[in-house]
Amino acid sequence: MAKINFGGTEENVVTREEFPLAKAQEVLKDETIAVIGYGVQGPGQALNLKDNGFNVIVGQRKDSKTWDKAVADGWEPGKTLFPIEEALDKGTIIQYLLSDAGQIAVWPTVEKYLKPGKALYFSHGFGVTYKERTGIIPPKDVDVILVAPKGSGTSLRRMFLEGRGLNSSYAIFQDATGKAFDRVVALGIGVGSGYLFETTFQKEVYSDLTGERGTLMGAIQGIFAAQYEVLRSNGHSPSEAFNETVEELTQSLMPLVAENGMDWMYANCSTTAQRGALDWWKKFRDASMPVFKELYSEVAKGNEAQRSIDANSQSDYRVKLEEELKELRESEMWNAGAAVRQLRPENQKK
Ligand SMILES: NC(=O)c1ccc[n+]([C@@H]2O[C@H](COP(=O)([O-])OP(=O)(O)OC[C@H]3O[C@@H](n4cnc5c(N)ncnc54)[C@H](O)[C@@H]3O)[C@@H](O)[C@H]2O)c1
Ligand SMILES: CC(C)(O)[C@@H](O)C(=O)O
Ligand SMILES: [Mg+2]
Ligand SMILES: [Mg+2]
Repeated sequence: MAKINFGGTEENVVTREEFPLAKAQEVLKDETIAVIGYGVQGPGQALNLKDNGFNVIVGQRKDSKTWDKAVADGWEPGKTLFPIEEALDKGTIIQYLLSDAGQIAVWPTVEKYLKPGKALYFSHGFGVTYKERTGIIPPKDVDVILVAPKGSGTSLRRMFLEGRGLNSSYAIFQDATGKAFDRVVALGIGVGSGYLFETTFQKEVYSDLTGERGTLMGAIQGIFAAQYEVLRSNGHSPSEAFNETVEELTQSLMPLVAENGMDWMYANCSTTAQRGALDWWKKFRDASMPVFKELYSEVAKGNEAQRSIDANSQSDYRVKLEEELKELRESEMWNAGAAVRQLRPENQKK
């Protein structure tokens, strides 16, 4: 295992060089990997594993849209695609990739098939960490492991097909067989991770819930909405407000940050912009700090998990979600965004 210095702190990291695909295939050669659930992570992980040469089957509710999606992706009913219980029975490694609320509902079924020596794999620390709320308490004689890709399952698959890799964290909650480390790392490499960094189930879920509510999804939309509104209320046009708030960020500046860091992006902007950004970023940090502190505390207390469980366990969850997404999509800002996207030269009809 490599020790990598991340800004002054040494951490355990597993790279593809030290744990190549051939080694992962050797570790898992006698295993049947049952991917349970075919939503967002399910397809990404299952298809990458299959293309990487592993013995993988999919378990999914029959007569559902996602069953049809699995068939369309090449999984064969009765050969590599099964109803959930059948896949649970066949799998020696159970990749539990139902939605986090779905995992609670189906847990009594999963438990029945966790024979000694099997491995139970998660891509989130949610179920195990919040066990008082989820009831997910694995038996002592199975390995309990985690590989959490740090990005959408859609990106996991796309980056794999481009020959790239999404970073994942890995954790071992329980090593019943003595093989948990090799199993978890082999699976991490198999699903297409660029490299794997070490965590725990609890650290993974606390950081993940904070990140998606914060800078990755919640906070970014909040900051976009605030700036857009201020520009619009001061007489700027929608196209100007959207370009100055979102389009320039995603198309021009963030790719520079991704390539070489924030200082390099700043260095490639005007001295006027540099002066302003260097003066203002700390004000934004200080203004948002109390919100981030509140967010982390809500996550650590389990209140955020409970809110997700309550909302996502409702039978009309998808309908309500679609209404909320529609509201966002149909807001002036994102309508302006749709027009701006269409005007990108690469999106213009030839
Ligand atoms: N979405 C992502 O890109 C992403 C990224 C990292 C980690 N994760 C984690 O991976 C896991 C899977 O997430 P996802 O977003 O792919 O899930 P999802 O919401 O897309 O749902 C996955 C599957 O669960 C099934 N399902 C839901 N409730 C069910 C029930 N009661 N009975 C039977 N099937 C049911 C759905 O049909 C679907 O096929 C979660 O633990 C999530 O936190 C997701
Ligand atoms: C893709 C994310 C936001 O990183 C993941 O954590 C999720 O829950 O979908
Ligand atoms: Mg998440
Ligand atoms: Mg995440």
